[in-house]
Amino acid sequence: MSDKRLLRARLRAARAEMVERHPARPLDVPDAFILALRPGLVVASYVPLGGEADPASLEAAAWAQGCEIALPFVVDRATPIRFLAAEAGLVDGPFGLRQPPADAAARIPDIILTPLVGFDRRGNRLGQGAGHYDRAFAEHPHAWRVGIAWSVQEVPALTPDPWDVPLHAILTECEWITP
Ligand SMILES: Nc1nc2c(c(=O)[nH]1)N(C=O)[C@@H](CNc1ccc(C(=O)N[C@@H](CCC(=O)O)C(=O)O)cc1)CN2
Ligand SMILES: Nc1ncnc2c1ncn2[C@@H]1O[C@H](COP(=O)(O)OP(=O)(O)OP(=O)(O)O)[C@@H](O)[C@H]1O
Repeated sequence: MSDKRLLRARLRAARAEMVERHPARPLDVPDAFILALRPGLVVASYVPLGGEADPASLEAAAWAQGCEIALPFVVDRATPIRFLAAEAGLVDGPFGLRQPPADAAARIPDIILTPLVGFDRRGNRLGQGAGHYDRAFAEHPHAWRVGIAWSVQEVPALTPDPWDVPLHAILTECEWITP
């Protein structure tokens, strides 16, 4: 197994254990996040899977400031994700995900709340390994890239690949990290 695959397995286990010990632990919304919100901005969020940290409190703050919420629409590992308006409701998607229906309106995100498998303090990120967010970051280079994870998902240092685009900020249950 490659180093990255081993690390993903270890971090997913840490994430699952964290959630077993602290079920439904809410994330505090940092002032820096609220200050970035403007009416009409599109905030791409996600529906948490398994033990992922839940971005619901950030979504609610964005909604309260008049932002629009979008969610990733996934076809398979090979196909780039698209962000679709959340208002259309949710249907079952691949990988056990809940997502907007395929005919929901497409949106260009201003802020991308990004689920993480792992991260370091420099903003490097480890995801599911399908390149979905790598490609989304390349397609939307002006979006504000905010990673969301449990603190146990931090590692000392990840070696970025040539295609990696670093995060601007990372939110955990303990801190708001701005590399
Ligand atoms: N909640 C959530 N939504 C998301 C992602 C994510 O990581 N989390 N994505 C991030 O790119 C995209 C979906 N991409 C995915 C790509 C691969 C797998 C995957 O291989 N899942 C494994 C199980 C992983 C686990 O145990 O946690 C599988 O189904 O075998 C999942 C999602 C967009 N939406
Ligand atoms: N901009 C891009 N265009 C096309 N393919 C890309 C791009 N960026 C990354 N990829 C491909 O996607 C895969 C990403 O694998 P990697 O292990 O880096 O994923 P990751 O760090 O877990 O991130 P992600 O959350 O995006 O899956 C690689 O095979 C890479 O070649």
